[in-house]
Amino acid sequence: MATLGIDQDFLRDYAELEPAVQKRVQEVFRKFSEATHAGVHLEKVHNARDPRLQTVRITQFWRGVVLAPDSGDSYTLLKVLPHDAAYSWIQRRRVSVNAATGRIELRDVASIEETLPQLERLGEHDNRRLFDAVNDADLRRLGVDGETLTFARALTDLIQLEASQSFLPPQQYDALIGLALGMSPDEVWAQLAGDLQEQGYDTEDIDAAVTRSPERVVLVHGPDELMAVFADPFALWRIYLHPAQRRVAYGSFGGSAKVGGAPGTGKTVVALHRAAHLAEQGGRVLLTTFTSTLASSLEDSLRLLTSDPEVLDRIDVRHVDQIAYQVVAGQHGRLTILRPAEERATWKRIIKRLGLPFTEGFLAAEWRDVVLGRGVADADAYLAAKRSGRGRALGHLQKAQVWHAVSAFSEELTERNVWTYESMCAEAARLLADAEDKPYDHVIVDEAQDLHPVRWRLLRAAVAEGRDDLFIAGDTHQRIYGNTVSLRGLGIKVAGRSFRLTVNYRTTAEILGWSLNLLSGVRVDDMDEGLEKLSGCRSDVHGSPPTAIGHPTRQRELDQLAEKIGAWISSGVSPEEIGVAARSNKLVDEAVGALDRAGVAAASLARKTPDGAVRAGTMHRMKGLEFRCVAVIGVGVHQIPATGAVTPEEEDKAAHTADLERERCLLFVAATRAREALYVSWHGEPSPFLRPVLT
Ligand SMILES: Nc1ncnc2c1ncn2[C@@H]1O[C@H](COP(=O)(O)OP(=O)(O)OP(=O)(O)O)[C@@H](O)[C@H]1O
Repeated sequence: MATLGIDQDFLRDYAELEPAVQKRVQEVFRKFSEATHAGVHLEKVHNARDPRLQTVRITQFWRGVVLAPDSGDSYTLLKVLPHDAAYSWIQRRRVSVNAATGRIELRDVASIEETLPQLERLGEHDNRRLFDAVNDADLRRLGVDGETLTFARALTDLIQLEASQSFLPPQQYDALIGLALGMSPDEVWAQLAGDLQEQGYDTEDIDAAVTRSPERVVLVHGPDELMAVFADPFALWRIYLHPAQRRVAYGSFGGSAKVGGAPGTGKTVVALHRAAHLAEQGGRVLLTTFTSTLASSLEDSLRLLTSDPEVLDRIDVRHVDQIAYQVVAGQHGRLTILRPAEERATWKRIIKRLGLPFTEGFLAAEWRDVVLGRGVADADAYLAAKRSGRGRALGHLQKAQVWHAVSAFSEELTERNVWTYESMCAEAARLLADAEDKPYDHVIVDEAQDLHPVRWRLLRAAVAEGRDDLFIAGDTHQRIYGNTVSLRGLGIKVAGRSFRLTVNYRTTAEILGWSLNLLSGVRVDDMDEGLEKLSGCRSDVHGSPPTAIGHPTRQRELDQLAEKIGAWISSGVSPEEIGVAARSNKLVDEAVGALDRAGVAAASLARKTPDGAVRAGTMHRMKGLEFRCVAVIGVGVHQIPATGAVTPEEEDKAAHTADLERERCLLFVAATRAREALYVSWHGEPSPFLRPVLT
């Protein structure tokens, strides 16, 4: 049976071609996909290191590079290159099968041979080597073969290894860079998502290796599938998942599972693939997240991933409060939600009426985080409830006072027939927990780090406990709403089913490194009573380092922002690919005004954003989004951390520390939205959070 594989490099090359050449590519390879390639002429290349690498004519100028089988009928399209480049590309390379993972890999043998003597010369006066701490057996276990091992043993530092990435076999490079970044061999193995075969892989069987390599090669069956691959060639994430992503997206788990990882490592991509995969198998899937903006971006991406109406029909993409509303309204009729100002006024009235020594903020948080958060139902339960995370200790009498206020508040909600979002979610959780028929077979949660415990209870109750019930994607380093939870405390067990992604696909290594520095010394939980790690996190794309610059006045800062954005646009970046992040709505509006005055169309993300306008938004609103270029402005000592958002230390020490951490994470979230360029500015003194990157 003939197969046609398309390597991700081929699709990348294809995306960059002129439409007329793309059309020719389609015509030529249509024949392959129709298995009528007897009429397609493959040409062998003189001096090829690997005779299986051959060319096919697309136009007079362009050639396709094809991996042709020694025998049989499986072809893999590897590259589209100008004629001469195609020939020299082939003359330098060899195909092999990775002994540990059984996957296909390509290496630039000529560059390896040219570089090795140089490395050996450079290392002559240096006794240390990059991999002194790793033995050969571990390297071989991770798939490093003889040629790469000799090369690796000559390396003295990380920079040499990074510089060799383009010519080393990719999975072997992945293993080496993981070790060089401090991961243990077992952690690296988990990242390679390898599948050790007792009897080992047949390293001569290229066809089998191709079918084992979905992260590189998509196999198409017929012209329709071929056209579907060509349909959106820039959205590579639809087709090629890193092995670590694929294992999580398509795995079947005995219960709930979780995927973590730094910004841009593809957690959302994994959540989308998983939703489509479970729906294809017939399950009713809830794909949910924290806000309506994020839910609608998930919906858009899902439609890029699949157009099958039956699959789409089985996936409900909604944010958590929407589900809560539907469940509670189904029982109680239309709901009125209390606005934050009304909620504060209600607490204020109660404090006054009862003459209590608490602020409305304190009581609101106590109600939300302890009473609703821990599902406390009566005074005795409240007296016994753990208040971890709430800094101010309360004596018995004070607790009785708090309970008095809380009871008055919830009675008032009932009397007025109004709800807060949290009380609505708590009620939805109660109703769903009682329901015998659960609305979903699978619940997938993105940006999970920000969900409040009442929302977790709701999601836990929306699906029966069992295989593949809950799937959680999130990064606690990006937690910006201060909802620290213990999943096991909420009845969600992910032990042994927790995964971490480390390859960043969004940001350049320079922006990623700079942003990770912002978090130096910060220790963050993993939502499951352990600590989250960032080790091994990397980006393979390089660019300019971020610019961080102070200005004498706010006006000057805004003028410079306009100038910077003007320069980005002049260099060919379209305005909607530029994001401006600020801590406050006020500064967002000022930035939009300053850009408008400078003749740069800009719009706030809080409103409908027209095409052709730069997107400006608060750092909170930036969550989950990405732009080619990002300006983070107003990063001054008086703006970040925002004074109003930090509990005074004397009022509540634990809350103070947690608030500061959240503000730092907010800056981290804003900075990591940038794909290619990051510009950070302030006026006056810089924020203390910038200290690690300014020294
Ligand atoms: N396998 C892949 N191939 C190509 N691009 C990918 C792949 N995985 C992810 N990406 C791209 O990387 C970017 C980041 O992916 P995604 O938003 O899923 O990351 P994330 O981990 O959810 O990020 P964040 O935590 O910052 O929200 C997106 O542009 C996505 O399309």
